[in-house]
Amino acid sequence: MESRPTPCTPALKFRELPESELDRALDLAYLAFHEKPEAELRAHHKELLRGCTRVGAYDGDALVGTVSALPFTLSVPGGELPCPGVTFACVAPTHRRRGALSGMLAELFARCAAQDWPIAALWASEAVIYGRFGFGEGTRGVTVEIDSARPLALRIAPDDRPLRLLSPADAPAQLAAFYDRTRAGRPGRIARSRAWWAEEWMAEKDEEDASFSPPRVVALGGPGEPLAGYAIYRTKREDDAPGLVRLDDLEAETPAAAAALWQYAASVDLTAKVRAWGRPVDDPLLLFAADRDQVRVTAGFPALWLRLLDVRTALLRRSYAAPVDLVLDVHDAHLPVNSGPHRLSCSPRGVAYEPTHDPADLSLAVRDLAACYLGGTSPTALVRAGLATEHTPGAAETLTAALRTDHAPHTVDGF
Ligand SMILES: CC(=O)SCCNC(=O)CCNC(=O)[C@H](O)C(C)(C)COP(=O)(O)OP(=O)(O)OC[C@H]1O[C@@H](n2cnc3c(N)ncnc32)[C@H](O)[C@@H]1OP(=O)(O)O
Repeated sequence: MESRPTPCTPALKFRELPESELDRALDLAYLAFHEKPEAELRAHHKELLRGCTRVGAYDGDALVGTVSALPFTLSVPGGELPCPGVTFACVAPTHRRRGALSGMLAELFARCAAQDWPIAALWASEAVIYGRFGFGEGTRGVTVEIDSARPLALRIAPDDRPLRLLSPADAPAQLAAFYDRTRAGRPGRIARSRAWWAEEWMAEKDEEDASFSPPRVVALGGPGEPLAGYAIYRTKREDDAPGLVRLDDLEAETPAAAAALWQYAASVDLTAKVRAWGRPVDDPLLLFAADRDQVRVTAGFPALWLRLLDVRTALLRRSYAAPVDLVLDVHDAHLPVNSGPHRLSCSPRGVAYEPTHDPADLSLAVRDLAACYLGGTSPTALVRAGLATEHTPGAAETLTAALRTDHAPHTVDGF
């Protein structure tokens, strides 16, 4: 079960971090993350922070911690929700383990509640940190590597429409509508503003490894035709080693379109490997690749951590794959308003989630409900793992059927 809230050291105060302190906040973040960014990147981070909801931890006047939230929208089953993207969480090395992060998150959660934001999400620097605050693994990713020293063997015929390279400057305008359409079909995707496309996807220099080429964008479908898919990648070529294609994003409207784009990535001259980080766990490539020794999953990891800040609103604002009528007893140590037995019912008449005195059919922690929310984890698996308690036989199976999604939830936008 989730741990109890961490008591905060009384000496620390938590309040809004004003714009005038953005430079102090960045200095603190670079100290905590061991980074020394160039002026251009620092300016970009400052601009991002300017658009955030920000909380600081103060020891007297000294800023000793920050946490911020970007104003995102996340696709959820059947729709989308406003979803603050929690980022730049850091505490001065002199003030760690004194409840600074706990206090800042409590303040941030209160600010999210005031703005009627029902969920929040983050990427964790260390997986162990955020479960205690009620975050669960909302989406997962896998790293896929293709041995492209030989032609990619496929079990399906690739789409034979023409491929064309787009300039990074023009690409967002051409990709955005296509991305938005595919985003609606997969929970866990973040809406990309024009600025996000330009700065996070099309930046000339890779933020983490400057030895990569600028982004290359290849689209399937001739000029004037509707787009059938796209891939964004960067390459790296070292003197003695075979070159690498790092595939950052690939979206396609059909399996054949995806096959054409994977085949393209695996045939870039002077390269012998494709590495695609953060692919969906149910990427069709893993099925239509003819040789799974050639296409291998080399890592799997939690991607987006999700927090249900307002369980009721979150459950009312997603769709359900099957009828359900169950009493859920959710435990939430940090936001008690979410705790206690509630009846979740979904029928052709609509969805309801209301407090009840009826006995619970299923008990679980809010972090585990968050893991199930986008369809990535099933309540039956939670029961099998000893993380949820089934009081009524079959309750977990009923909830699993209701929360099921056609596609595994997936997030590739880091923040
Ligand atoms: C969303 C993001 O931005 S992810 C990036 C997170 N930031 C970083 O990794 C930068 C470097 N690290 C830091 O700045 C800090 O150590 C933080 C932000 C991770 C934690 O801040 P702190 O103020 O020390 O956390 P706080 O004192 O509130 O700890 C709350 C609980 O989490 C636990 N905890 C905090 N960090 C960690 C960790 N890295 N590993 C294990 N447990 C942790 C604490 O032990 C504590 O539990 P306890 O009271 O039961 O012992």
